[in-house]
Amino acid sequence: MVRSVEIMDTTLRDGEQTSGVSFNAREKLTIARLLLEELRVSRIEIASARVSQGEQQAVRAVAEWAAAKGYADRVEALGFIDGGLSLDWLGAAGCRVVNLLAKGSRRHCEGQLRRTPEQHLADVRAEILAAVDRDMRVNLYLEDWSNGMRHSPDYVYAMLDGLADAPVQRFLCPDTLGVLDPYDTERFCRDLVARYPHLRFDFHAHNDYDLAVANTAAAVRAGFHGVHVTVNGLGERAGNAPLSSTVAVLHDRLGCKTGIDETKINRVSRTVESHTGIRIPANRPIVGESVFTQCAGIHADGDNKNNLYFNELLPERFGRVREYALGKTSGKANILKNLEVLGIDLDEAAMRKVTERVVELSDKKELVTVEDLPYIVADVLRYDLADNPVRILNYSLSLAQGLRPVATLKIEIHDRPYEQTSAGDGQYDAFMRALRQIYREQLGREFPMLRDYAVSIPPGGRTDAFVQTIITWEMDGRVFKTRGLDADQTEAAIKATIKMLNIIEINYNDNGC
Ligand SMILES: CC(=O)SCCNC(=O)CCNC(=O)[C@H](O)C(C)(C)COP(=O)(O)OP(=O)(O)OC[C@H]1O[C@@H](n2cnc3c(N)ncnc32)[C@H](O)[C@@H]1OP(=O)(O)O
Repeated sequence: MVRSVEIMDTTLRDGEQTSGVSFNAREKLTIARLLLEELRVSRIEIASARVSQGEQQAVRAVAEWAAAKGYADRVEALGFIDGGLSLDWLGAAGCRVVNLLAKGSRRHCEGQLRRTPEQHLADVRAEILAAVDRDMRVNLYLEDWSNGMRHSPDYVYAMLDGLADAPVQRFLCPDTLGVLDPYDTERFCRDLVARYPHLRFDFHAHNDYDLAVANTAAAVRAGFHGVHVTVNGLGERAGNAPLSSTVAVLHDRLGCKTGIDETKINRVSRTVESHTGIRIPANRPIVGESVFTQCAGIHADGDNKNNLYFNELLPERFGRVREYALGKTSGKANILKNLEVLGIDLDEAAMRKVTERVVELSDKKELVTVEDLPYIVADVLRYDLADNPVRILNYSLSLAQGLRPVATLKIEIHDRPYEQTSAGDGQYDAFMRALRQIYREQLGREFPMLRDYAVSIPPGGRTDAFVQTIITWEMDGRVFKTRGLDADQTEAAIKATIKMLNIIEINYNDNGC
């Protein structure tokens, strides 16, 4: 029988303990909705009690929404053993489930709370009963549980013995300092499952040794019922177990069921990335920008021959597509894959020349994007670049102290001229506003959304160095990048933009799309 594992997402509580991250009420509500309704995680933890008035309003907004939708029992918040203060705070915010933070190691109990284990046990029992009196459900964290199991297991057993008959739904076992490895995790978890077969346990990993996903899998293997994750691995210090790879490991390696809709993972990761401003590393499994990009020519060739370089992590599972990078390790198979996407057909001699040029360019450390390829083909085969359907005839950009920048622009699309003037928040913004007006108002056509704008200069800090601007665009669900290189930053951005205009003209409009 397939085992079900509960996924509890704590992006809005532990994730908010990432340095520099703070969600407002609207962001908490958006993320809560995405987690429960799109990803379909089992439960979410949305805040710690007593943090601030703003936080209480955010908890209230999420709790009211959850109650209206029938999700109240799946929305949890952390509370302290503080004689009812946290319970009052959470109750006033409409929260129905409290995750009480008890101590899971003797050193935390005696060193931080300055209570004996017996006193703490009595405090915790009283807090649980006070929560139940307020009609709240209780889960119980055993903070620093991993060190408790390492250095004071008798303390942990005494706590569990003393609470085994208490109205606690789940015991939440955190590796608070991220000190476990998968072997110890599995050993400690098996121990608890064997001693307390009637209790339900969750595992809460921290990623200090980059072992959070491996430890989480070990806890499930040992028989734990639930695990805690965060979107993009946010969380205190090095973070928690990332939802994306934890779910993939549970599905693929342990054959578990989680109820998560994998196709939504990438979208939710990107939304959280934009609300936190914390970039997802390009090589983060499942959601990183380049993890479904084959670079090596031999791999691309193997994909053509029975998908020899695929594993179970197919990009389509996660709402993504496989790509083939262009660089000095590309062979003709990579180039062919990209030309196929662009609908360009070359004979063998032309293919060889184009491959040589891509390798030559990337040898000089130039980034070659898929969208550069038509230009490289045109250049190598000496096509007339003036054949580009969109050309800039003239533009002027103004910048004056105390006045909004203004751009006047004249472009030609399929030999017809268009002109527009617009003000903006910067020169490039003014340029883009003018361009958007031409496309939307004069041509009545869609214009791509600018998803990302990255500027880099070679190391050395010279102000006259070449600037590289890479802009990421999105149109009709397709994401693509263009690159511009110039000594002037705005000119580099304009060059990247003109490339984009030609790509959409050739790929969308010439094909009648
Ligand atoms: C599992 C985890 O990640 S734990 C993280 C939990 N979340 C947070 O800490 C964020 C929210 N916390 C806060 O806003 C504040 O810390 C508050 C409001 C709870 C308390 O604030 P303050 O009174 O200023 O205390 P401070 O922040 O210095 O915390 C230390 C106090 O908490 C006490 N404490 C530590 N753990 C617990 C616990 N589980 N239950 C109750 N009190 C606790 C300490 O003993 C100390 O009390 P003392 O000052 O009487 O010695």
